Amino acid sequence: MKTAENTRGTGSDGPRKQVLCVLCGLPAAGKSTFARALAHRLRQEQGWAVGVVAYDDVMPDAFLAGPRARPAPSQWKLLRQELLKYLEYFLMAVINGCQMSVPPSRTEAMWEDFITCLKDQDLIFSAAYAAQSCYLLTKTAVSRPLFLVLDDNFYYQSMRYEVYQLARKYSLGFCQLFLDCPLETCLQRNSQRPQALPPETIHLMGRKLEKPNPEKNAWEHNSLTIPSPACASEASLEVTDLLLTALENPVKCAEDNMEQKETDRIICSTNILHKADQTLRRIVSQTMKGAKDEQVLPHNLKLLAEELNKLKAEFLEDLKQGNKKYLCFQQTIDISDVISFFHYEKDNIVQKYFSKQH
Ligand SMILES: Nc1ncnc2c1ncn2[C@@H]1O[C@H](COP(=O)(O)OP(=O)(O)OP(=O)(O)O)[C@@H](O)[C@H]1O
Repeated sequence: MKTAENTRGTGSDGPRKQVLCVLCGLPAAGKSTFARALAHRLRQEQGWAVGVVAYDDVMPDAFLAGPRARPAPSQWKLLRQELLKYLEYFLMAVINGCQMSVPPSRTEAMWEDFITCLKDQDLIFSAAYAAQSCYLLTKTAVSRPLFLVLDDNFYYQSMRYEVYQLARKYSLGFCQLFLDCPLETCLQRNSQRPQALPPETIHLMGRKLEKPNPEKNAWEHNSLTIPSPACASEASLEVTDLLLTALENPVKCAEDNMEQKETDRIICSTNILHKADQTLRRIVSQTMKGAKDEQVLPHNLKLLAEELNKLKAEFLEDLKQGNKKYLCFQQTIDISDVISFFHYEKDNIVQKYFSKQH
């Protein structure tokens, strides 16, 4: 086994570098098609190691049994975070030049699919080692710049931010590709798929989608919008430039001044709590008004109000408790993250009640 020093190539080769690249866009925008073509081109033209992690392929089959078989929203969020944890295990192995260990707690089906995904792309292989099987990195994974392309909708900026935080934790490159495809085109492409999503899901996501906004979020500055259905290869030079920029400019780990951060956090939290309370209240009342306009049945309206108020109370309680949920990756609380998380959970609840109408 190579030592971490050797694998990172701190000799004449310079350190190996890794980039996390987030694909975002509506369902059927063409992300997976684009990701496959991109990976092929980068391997051929640049000789880079590329791993495409398609969330649809890695999430447990049980959840993909049918277009309407959706896990609870909080479960999706946990699964997404769990998948990022798996990626972290892989990245740690690459960075330290050691074998990939198995997370002690895991969703077995998802872990197996993740392993298959890496094996199929020649990034790891199984080996019998001291009578135990373990996962070793292939030469490809450790000898070249590595690009991991995360293929999911990533429609909220908070979802993409989780990936950015992972990049920051390990000083990796980070970039985003937004496939900007008109809603009508997505609906039409989706309708021709064997396992089409309900069109209302695409409409809903179209309303919720938060495009990368580098003007507002400094961390999104490495982003590129690719108009679709224009042929993706037209953007190939720009994409390569973006990836090279990300490769050469890894995210810097913010300076750790824990004491100051804690003081700032306490000062902030009182204001944040007040602001969050007002905003969540407003969102709940607007949502209830929308539900009435949609003529959700009175019994369901009552249940919806109960669920939304419970959700609001949970969010505020989380914030009061030092907001561990939001601080687990970042050191300051960003109110827009809290609101985005709330919208995400709320929309999933709402969808449940709206679909009961039909
Ligand atoms: N540039 C394109 N022109 C025409 N059709 C395309 C194009 N890109 C993808 N498609 C077709 O659109 C459909 C959806 O593509 P794809 O699976 O790549 O989308 P996606 O964004 O990954 O979807 P999802 O998010 O639901 O997984 C497929 O049938 C694919 O063949």
